[in-house]
Amino acid sequence: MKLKILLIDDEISILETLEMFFTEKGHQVMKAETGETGFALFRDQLPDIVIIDIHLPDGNGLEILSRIHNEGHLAKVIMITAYHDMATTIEAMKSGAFDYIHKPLDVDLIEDAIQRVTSILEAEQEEKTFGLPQSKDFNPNLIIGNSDQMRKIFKTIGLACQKRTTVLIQGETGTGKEVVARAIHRNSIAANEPFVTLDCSSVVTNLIESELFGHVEGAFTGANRTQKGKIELAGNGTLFLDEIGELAYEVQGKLLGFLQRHEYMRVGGQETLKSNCRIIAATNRDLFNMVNQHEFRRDLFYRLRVVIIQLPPLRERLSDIDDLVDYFLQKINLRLNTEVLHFQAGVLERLKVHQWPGNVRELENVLIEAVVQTRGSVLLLNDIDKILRKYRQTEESDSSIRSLVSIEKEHIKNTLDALNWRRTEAAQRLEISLPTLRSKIQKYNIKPPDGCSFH
Ligand SMILES: Nc1ncnc2c1ncn2[C@@H]1O[C@H](COP(=O)(O)OP(=O)(O)OP(=O)(O)O)[C@@H](O)[C@H]1O
Repeated sequence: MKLKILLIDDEISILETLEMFFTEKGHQVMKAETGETGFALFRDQLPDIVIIDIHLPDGNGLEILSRIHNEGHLAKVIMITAYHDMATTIEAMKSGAFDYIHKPLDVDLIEDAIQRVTSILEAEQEEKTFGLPQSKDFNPNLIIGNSDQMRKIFKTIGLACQKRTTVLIQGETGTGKEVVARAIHRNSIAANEPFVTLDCSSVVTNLIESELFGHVEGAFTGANRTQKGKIELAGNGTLFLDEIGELAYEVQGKLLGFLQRHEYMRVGGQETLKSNCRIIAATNRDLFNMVNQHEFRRDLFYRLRVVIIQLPPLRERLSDIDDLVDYFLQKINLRLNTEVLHFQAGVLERLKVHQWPGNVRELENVLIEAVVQTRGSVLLLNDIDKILRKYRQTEESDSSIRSLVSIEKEHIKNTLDALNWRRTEAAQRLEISLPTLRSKIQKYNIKPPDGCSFH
């Protein structure tokens, strides 16, 4: 693609080197040695790219940058400078510079920047626009999806909204469990009542009961005053229990008691309180499997799953990616005050071959990063590729990191197997007490090898 490039710099050697470089590549080059002559040339010629030195004999290049922007022409401006100070770089990028390159000029960096501009201009000419609706039409509460799986889920949500039954939402991380829970609440008769969330994995075991039911003054060390629990705060609304699979076994029984009678007591309290809140629980673990492993109470599981919503991973509904990209770009443009309205050919195809272990949340994050990086109005394939590569590398290194719990479980099992399940000897070798070993065997559900029974 042949570009019109305007160079504004008072260093003649730079002007000549860049002119030669660009002319060889077939671009049309104009030169100016001062800000004023450069700006006049800009108005006259409307170039695609303007390269400006920050320090000009008649003023600051940043001023020319802002005057060019005020003209409303979408030229891409690349600032160059001999000064490596952070403040000017930030100022230039904030003022809308497309790129900022230091002297002595590295031809590869210039080439890279020009390549980016070319990709953007080509994509803009292809007119692959989204036809984004006006921002005022954007609805942040939508659940996006047009696949068969999502359509079925919309129906279930519709049914769940009409009754105040307990709902269990299952799905991998980032599949939209909280989005669904909020949608059920918003469309129910309790829409104007509170929606309260409690992440069961973020609270230590001995505090979770107090988080749920509240506590009275003096109930435990540090309980200086009576405090309401989430059940009480939810009132007649909804309590969303995220990561319910992490709820301590003892507290599971108390939650079941509440679900059966809608009554509870604060920790350390004597008074029986009532709450009419509806429970929506979510988990990314296989609760049924946990029940079989005695890690989750069977009675609570059945009580929770009156309505069950299984959210599919994004890799199983790749056809939804088009709508999700469209939706997220509107959301991101509003939030970041950007105007990314186009994408380069091949971007959607690339997004549809990624495995998305972080599901919809990962897609949103990839798009935010791509929007920030593009600095134009087009999502570039090259940027998407780089970001996806980075995500894949992180995922690979993540999967090689194991939790202490899994290492402990494996080590206890190996020791027991090696000693033919002689527990007393195993406890001695592991340097723990026999009761501790027993409780760990039970906690991790460690079993002798198939076909063996040791007592
Ligand atoms: N179908 C969807 N439509 C629009 N946005 C979605 C959809 N699914 C997920 N999101 C967005 O993806 C992000 C993650 O969603 P959410 O927090 O509901 O996932 P989650 O399954 O609860 O995750 P976790 O298990 O990690 O808590 C949020 O920013 C949410 O707005």
